[in-house]
Amino acid sequence: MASEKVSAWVGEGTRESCLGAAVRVKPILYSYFRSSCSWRVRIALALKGIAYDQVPVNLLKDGGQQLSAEFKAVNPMKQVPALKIDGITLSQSLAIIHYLEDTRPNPRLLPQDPKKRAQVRMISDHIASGIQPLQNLSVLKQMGERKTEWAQKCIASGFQALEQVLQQTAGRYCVGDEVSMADLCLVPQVANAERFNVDLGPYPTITRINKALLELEAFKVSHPSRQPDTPAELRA
Ligand SMILES: O=C(O)/C=C\C(=O)CC(=O)CC(=O)O
Repeated sequence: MASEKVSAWVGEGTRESCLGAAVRVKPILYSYFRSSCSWRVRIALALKGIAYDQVPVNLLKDGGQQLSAEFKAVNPMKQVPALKIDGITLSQSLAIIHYLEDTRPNPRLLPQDPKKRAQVRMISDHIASGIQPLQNLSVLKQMGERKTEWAQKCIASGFQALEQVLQQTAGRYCVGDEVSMADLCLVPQVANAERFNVDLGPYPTITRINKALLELEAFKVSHPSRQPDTPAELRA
C-alpha cells in the first residue's frame, strides 16, 4: 500500500461538497493484480465503463497485507476484492458484480431469458465456489510441497465438468453470444490454470472461449499484466 493511498482506506463512497450536497465519488477497488477474483470485478467495471481508483493489497508482502488490521477494517473477510461504492463497502466478487448489474445495468452481464440467466449463474458458481476457493492462496499454503499438484487436480476436475456444460450452453461465449458474468469468471480461472501448468488440451471449448474473450478491450485493460501493482517483470 503506497502511503499516498492511505486516505483511500478510510474514505467513504460519498463526500460533502462545500455546499453540503452529497457528491458521488469514484469507487475504490481494493485489488491484487494476480487475484482471479479481483480480475472478475475489474472486467465488470471496465465493461460497464465505471471509472474507479485502485488500492493495491499485496497478498504476499508483509505476511499478507489482507491480514492487516488496517485492511480488516475495510473487509473483515480479509480477502480481495473489496469495493467501496455508493457509500457502502462490498466484498465477494459475485456479490459486487450483482450490485453493479442492479445499479448500472448497461451493458447487461446477465441475460434476460431465465434459462440462460440460470446457466450463467450455474457456471459462475461452479468456478467461484467449486474451483477457485480450492486453489486459493490460503489453501495452497496448507498444501506445502503438494501445492502445484493439488491446484492442478482441483482445476482439472472442475474444467472437465465445465467443458461438458459449455458444450451445451456456449455460443461465441460461455452462454450464447453475449458476454456474461460467467465469462468474467472463466478468463481469470483459465489464467490460474495456465499458471499452474494445467494441460488445457482436453478443454477445447474453454480454450476457444477464453481466446475470444481475451480479444475484448475490457479483458485486456483489466489483465493482471497491466495493473498498477503488477511487478515490472510481469508487465505486458
Ligand atoms: O501472487 C500470489 O501467488 C498470491 C495470490 C494469488 O495469486 C491470488 C490467489 O490467491 C489465487 C486466485 O486468485 O485464485
